Amino acid sequence: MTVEYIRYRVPEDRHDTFEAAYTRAAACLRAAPQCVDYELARCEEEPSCHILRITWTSVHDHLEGFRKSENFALFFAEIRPYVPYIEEMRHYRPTAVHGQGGSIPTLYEWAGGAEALERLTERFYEHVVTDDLLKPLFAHMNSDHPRYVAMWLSEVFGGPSRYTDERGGYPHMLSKHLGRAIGEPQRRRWVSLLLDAADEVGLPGDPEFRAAFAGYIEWGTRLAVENSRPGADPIRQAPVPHWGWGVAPPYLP
Ligand code: HEM
Repeated sequence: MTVEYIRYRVPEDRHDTFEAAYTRAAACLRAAPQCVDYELARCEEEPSCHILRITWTSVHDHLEGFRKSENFALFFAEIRPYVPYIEEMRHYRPTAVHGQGGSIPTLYEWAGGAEALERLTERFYEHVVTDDLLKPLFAHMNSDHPRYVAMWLSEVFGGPSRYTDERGGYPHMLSKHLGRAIGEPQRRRWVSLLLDAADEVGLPGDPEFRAAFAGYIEWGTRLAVENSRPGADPIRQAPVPHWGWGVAPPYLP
């Protein structure tokens, strides 16, 4: 991935036509398989300055793919009059320094924090151990298991990294599923009991939270089935995944 920054200084009387040209040219970026995303921003302090940020799949894909494509010809036809106003046009490699600020609560905070997730897993495993399909799998479960799964969920949903720091992180979680041969009916039951438990312990019921929560559970359980297949050889080292709100951000009045 590479990020191209193009800095413009456009004369006052050409701003409207400049932004209109980019509004049309953007259709070519949306159509380009080499383009990840883009954004044109105008400077608050010095309104004659604009910065266009385009994330490309790679420098090579940009220069050898997009630049040689029909999309580029159409794109360039729109923005050609503004090329003399370019002050910088370069590719930048993203570093490890990136993230989200605190303006949007994490799923962990929205759910009610560690306590709420512990209530959830406690109730869930009370059902699991009496369930005809699931109880054989959990026959030798440690009494701390619900707490460990709550720690995992907390970390996934943006809470403290306790599962990584205290419990062996992703490799440990994975090792617990390897070779278990979890079947689709068991996965379905696991999902259904967890969603029931979410209602029973009063996790937030708003559509946005529940969509994100159920999305993770669906993803995670399908991975658990894959990884538990006899003979499966999944990647052993990976960070604990971080799950966010997805396309429906929290409703904040
Ligand atoms: C989103 C889906 C899932 C998550 C987040 C999850 C999470 C975990 C975690 C964190 C552990 C290890 C706990 C520890 O540190 O000891 C674990 C163990 C285990 N999981 Fe899952 N799991 C998921 C899906 C499933 C499914 C679908 C099944 C079976 C139907 C399953 C069966 C088991 C079993 C049998 C263990 C070992 C329990 C023991 O220690 O005896 N998991 N799971």
